[in-house]
Amino acid sequence: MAVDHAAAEVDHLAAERAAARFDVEAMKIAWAGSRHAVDVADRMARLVASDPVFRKDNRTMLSRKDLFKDTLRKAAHAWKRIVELRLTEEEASLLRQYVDQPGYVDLHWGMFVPAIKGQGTEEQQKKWLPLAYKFQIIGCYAQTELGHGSNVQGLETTATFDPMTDEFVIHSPTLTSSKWWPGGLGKASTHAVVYARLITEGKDYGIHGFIVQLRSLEDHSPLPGVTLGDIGGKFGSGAYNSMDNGVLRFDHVRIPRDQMLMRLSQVTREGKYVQSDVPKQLLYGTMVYVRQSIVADASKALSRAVCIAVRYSAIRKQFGSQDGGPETQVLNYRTQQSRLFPLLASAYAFRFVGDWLNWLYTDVTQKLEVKDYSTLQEAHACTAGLKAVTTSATADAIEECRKLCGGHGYLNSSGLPELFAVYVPACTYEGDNVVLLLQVARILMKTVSQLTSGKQPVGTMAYMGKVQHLMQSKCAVKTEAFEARALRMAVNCAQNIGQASNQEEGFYERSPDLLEAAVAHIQLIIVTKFIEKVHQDIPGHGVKEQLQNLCNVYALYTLHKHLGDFLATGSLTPKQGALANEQLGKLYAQVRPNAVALVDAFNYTDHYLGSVLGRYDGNVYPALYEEAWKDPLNETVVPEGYHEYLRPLLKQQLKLSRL
Ligand SMILES: CC/C=C\C/C=C\C/C=C\C/C=C\C/C=C\C/C=C/C(=O)SCCNC(=O)CCNC(=O)[C@H](O)C(C)(C)COP(=O)(O)OP(=O)(O)OC[C@H]1O[C@@H](n2cnc3c(N)ncnc32)[C@H](O)[C@@H]1OP(=O)(O)O
Ligand SMILES: Cc1cc2nc3c(=O)[nH]c(=O)nc-3n(C[C@H](O)[C@H](O)[C@H](O)COP(=O)(O)OP(=O)(O)OC[C@H]3O[C@@H](n4cnc5c(N)ncnc54)[C@H](O)[C@@H]3O)c2cc1C
Repeated sequence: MAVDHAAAEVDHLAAERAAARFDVEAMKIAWAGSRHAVDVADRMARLVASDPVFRKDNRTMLSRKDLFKDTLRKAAHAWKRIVELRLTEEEASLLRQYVDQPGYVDLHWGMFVPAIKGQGTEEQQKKWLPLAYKFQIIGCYAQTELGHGSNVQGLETTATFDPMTDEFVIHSPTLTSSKWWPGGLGKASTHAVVYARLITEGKDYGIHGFIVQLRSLEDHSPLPGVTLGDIGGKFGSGAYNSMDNGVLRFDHVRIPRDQMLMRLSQVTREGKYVQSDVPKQLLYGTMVYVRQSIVADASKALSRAVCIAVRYSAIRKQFGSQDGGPETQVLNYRTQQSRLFPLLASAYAFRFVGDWLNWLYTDVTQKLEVKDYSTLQEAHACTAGLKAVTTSATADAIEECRKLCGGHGYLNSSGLPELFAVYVPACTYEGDNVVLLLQVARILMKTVSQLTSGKQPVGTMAYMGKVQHLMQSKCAVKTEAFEARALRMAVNCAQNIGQASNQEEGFYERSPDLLEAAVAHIQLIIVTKFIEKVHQDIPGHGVKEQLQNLCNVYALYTLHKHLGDFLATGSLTPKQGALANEQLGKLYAQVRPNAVALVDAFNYTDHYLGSVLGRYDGNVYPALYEEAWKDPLNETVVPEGYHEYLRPLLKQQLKLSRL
């Protein structure tokens, strides 16, 4: 008798959900942060999912031009809905997230507006922000150039003050000074915050931000002296190709003096340069803001991939039956669990550390308002380091989820190839991850060097103050092992650098070790913030227990993966390392019955997941089968090109065989 496998698969997810040992609704609240956050996200996700304009299942089949036009259409429609429904800022931002298609609006709201808010004077904010808020202008963030991205101080574009006309002259002196990469620049933006070297009274004062109009507000044509366009197709089908990353050159373009962003420094009518009494690093403030939001974004991307892989692993069966009985769900294989459950735990870990980072960012911003700059370094180290560690781990994890879904994971309809292609540049944009980790390492070295002078480290570096204890102790407690590992790696680096002929040379020579020390420090922060979270009062049947399990999985998996560091620094003994691995296996067994419910708690709609493998109803096989027929290649039974290339070939072979 034929078995209806499709019906059986659907039942599987229902059975998984019934077996869960905790209250999923309460876990949704723990994940989202509050009942309100669950409700508003749910409302916005459903609003998007139910609107045919926001359809995205055909995205990978569109040409670049059609995809870009589709992005413009979606952005305009989203804005229309935001205005019609009078959505709040929170609702509007969620709506954009669920539209889930990179486009100029991301940079307009994500970087152009924050740059003006952070670096513009009150007067400048009054003038420009209302225009941006109503989309009367569209802005982007034009910093990176063809020749320099990481080294911001190496940018070449010039902004030379002309006291005769009270204007700045913006110019691209070389090919390598062409702005290159800014999202939204290629085709959509009318304005940009342009970063350029400020030159006045014959002196170069380094990089500053300027608001520059690029295109006519009448017909969108480039203004005189402005050359601009798109930089070309990018990795993956669909994916980030919806974004018009652009190229821009200036030929002596004049802007009024008051379009220099003047909160941090000013140029007077006479051309005198005046530095405000604020640290010049605030110029990098927009990047700090975006880096913290990228950390929150990491947990979203990772949880989407994990949701797809967990649900599909509960549906997919291979082997395990000798006599025609049911085969084993691949989720039951220990290897599948040991690859997948650490990623599930990481999604939760990144979510909570992202929340904490958002708190830190808000706190630092409030302090800056009252001219307290004491936490600026902490904000830089945490945003740079967490951005680097979470994006690298997430990109790797999405690819691992694709492999965990076997062959079907390679299909566009699984959603995973596009998710990876959209996500992977996060390891590069807003600061290459290696460059950012080296920033963390510099701060670690500075902190170690200050220990001898008795200066007590604060914030996330405070553990380094326990240097006497941590350098000697045998670590029984989990966090202590993480602290000892991070501190000992940093101290080793500092000692090695100290032996070099000069500090810079030593830093350069030891940079691979410094990277690892920075990663150890950041992993300590992630583990610590997860532990702090599970120590909070978390309501809901079984919710705290599940989070405790996931926290242990994250910590022990990280420990297992980096066991070499823990052993080499003497922070753990080989026996402790082996015990940790034993413990990990037991934890996976506890996660197993709860896995499907733990991904349900992300509360993603099928539209947002965009995956036939991750469907909530588990009806994977009919959906996969149906999806295949939608491919444009299946529009005709006999393919285009048959008469030109296949038929002559086949006829020729037929003739030859008759000879
Ligand atoms: C589909 C979208 C998906 C996800 C996005 C989700 C949410 C985001 C929301 C909106 C955004 C929308 C879309 C995002 C997608 C793409 C956008 C991408 C945009 C970009 O990429 S913009 C360009 C980014 N560029 C960089 O990040 C460049 C990296 N380089 C640098 O930051 C600096 O050059 C570097 C490496 C820090 C070096 O700086 P510098 O040359 O000045 O020298 P030092 O190293 O000596 O530093 C001097 C001193 O300053 C301190 N410091 C450095 N940086 C900072 C900082 N940011 N804040 C505070 N302090 C800083 C440093 O520690 C030194 O201190 P010291 O003197 O030692 O005390
Ligand atoms: C999708 C996407 C969107 C972007 N959007 C924008 C945007 O909107 N606006 C904008 O201004 N920019 C944007 N960028 C540019 C982005 O910020 C830069 O690409 C990024 O900062 C990295 O700089 P780079 O390209 O110069 O890399 P490079 O610095 O050239 O990196 C090349 C290699 O050199 C290594 N390296 C560099 N310096 C060091 C060092 N000191 N020590 C050790 N190794 C080093 C790196 O690790 C890397 O392996 C975007 C980029 C991408 C990919």
